[in-house]
Amino acid sequence: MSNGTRVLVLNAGSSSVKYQLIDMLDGSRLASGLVERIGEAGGRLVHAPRGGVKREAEQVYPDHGAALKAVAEELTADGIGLDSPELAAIGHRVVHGGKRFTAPTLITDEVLTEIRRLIPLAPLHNPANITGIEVARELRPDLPQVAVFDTAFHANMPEYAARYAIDKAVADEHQVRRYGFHGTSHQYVSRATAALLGKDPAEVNVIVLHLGNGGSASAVAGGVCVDTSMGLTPLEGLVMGTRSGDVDPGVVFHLHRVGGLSIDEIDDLLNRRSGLLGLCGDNDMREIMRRAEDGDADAGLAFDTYIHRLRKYIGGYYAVLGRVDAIAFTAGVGENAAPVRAAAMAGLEELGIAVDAELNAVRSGEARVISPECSRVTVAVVPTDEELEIAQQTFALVGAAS
Ligand SMILES: Nc1ncnc2c1ncn2[C@@H]1O[C@H](COP(=O)(O)OP(=O)(O)O)[C@@H](O)[C@H]1O
Ligand SMILES: CC(=O)OP(=O)(O)O
Ligand SMILES: [Mg+2]
Repeated sequence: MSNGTRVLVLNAGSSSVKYQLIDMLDGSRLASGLVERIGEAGGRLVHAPRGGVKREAEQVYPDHGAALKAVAEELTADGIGLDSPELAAIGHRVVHGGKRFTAPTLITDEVLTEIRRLIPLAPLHNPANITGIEVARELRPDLPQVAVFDTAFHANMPEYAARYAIDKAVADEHQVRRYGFHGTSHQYVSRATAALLGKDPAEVNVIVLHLGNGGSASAVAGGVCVDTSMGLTPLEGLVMGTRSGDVDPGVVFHLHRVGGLSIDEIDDLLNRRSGLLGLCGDNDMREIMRRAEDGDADAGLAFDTYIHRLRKYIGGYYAVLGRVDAIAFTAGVGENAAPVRAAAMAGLEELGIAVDAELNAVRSGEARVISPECSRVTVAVVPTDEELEIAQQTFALVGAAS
């Protein structure tokens, strides 16, 4: 066991790796960056060392192994390489933990096999997470590697929220239930929201709206998740960048039987060519708002559809919680798109929800309240920090094990 105080966090996506090296003594970032377009012609690495100049490299990174080796070289060049004795552990975001993994887990061969077995439940995410783990273990076989699962925070949802109303025996045989995702973010943001209110998480009920490229909502009662919008896979729920969110399962049968699409084609359609992209050809909310402002009908409808779905979940979770103390907007869209927040909260004064236009327009990286004093429910923008949460959970596990 090392005496190090640093944790390297890896968030490996299908074609990218995001990373942060965090000093757990004060939570400061020694370095952060990303490699994107892995396996494509124009790969790009951006590395930002603390207090130093950001470095960018454009080259081909044929696979995740090459990308992680390039990251390791950048860290070494800053004197904070993977061979550093100060490194205590590597923490990995793993999207699907299934029924078994409901807490941060020290990665062994057997754990890795189990994460591999879960690939069919998160085909866009788990394979990349596994590659990240394999390469990191190759680079530092002696170092503890910890998996922090997106599903973990949702593992204690009441059974009636986790169940689909389908034949119980079939569901159980195939592990078909609602797992939920983005849990690390929902956990971090619900706690940070309680802190913003000056309260203990156990005292507050919060609706967290994680609106990034993927998006999900959750209802958190006294620090415990009681419902969330994603399900068996990260496809259910909100309208997302490229994912449809909720559709009648009959759509799948219809497209297969009548439309002649194969199951793989429908999978691709709903996961990669739907959502905002499918509705208007763009998946970046900035571009959609700009187009809608210019009177583009498709972009306007995409925006309205996105907002309508979001409001249905807000209303639903209000009823689930009974009493709502705060609504927190987070992730790329939630933190930056004031018009999305305004539209999602419009006309809800009867529910004790209001947004102050001036406060909503403020741009800041800090957690902040955007509702007026008179609002019974506090509406807030609370930047997420999945990497810090992963680092803390990793460090806590490694510390506890030593
Ligand atoms: N200033 C902004 N205004 C509106 N949307 C923004 C802004 N900045 C980023 N976004 C949105 O945030 C999304 C990315 O969010 P992020 O949380 O980084 O996603 P992910 O982690 O899923 O890649 C982008 O698709 C973009 O639409
Ligand atoms: C689980 C999930 O949807 O993650 P992301 O938003 O990173 O795609
Ligand atoms: Mg994200």
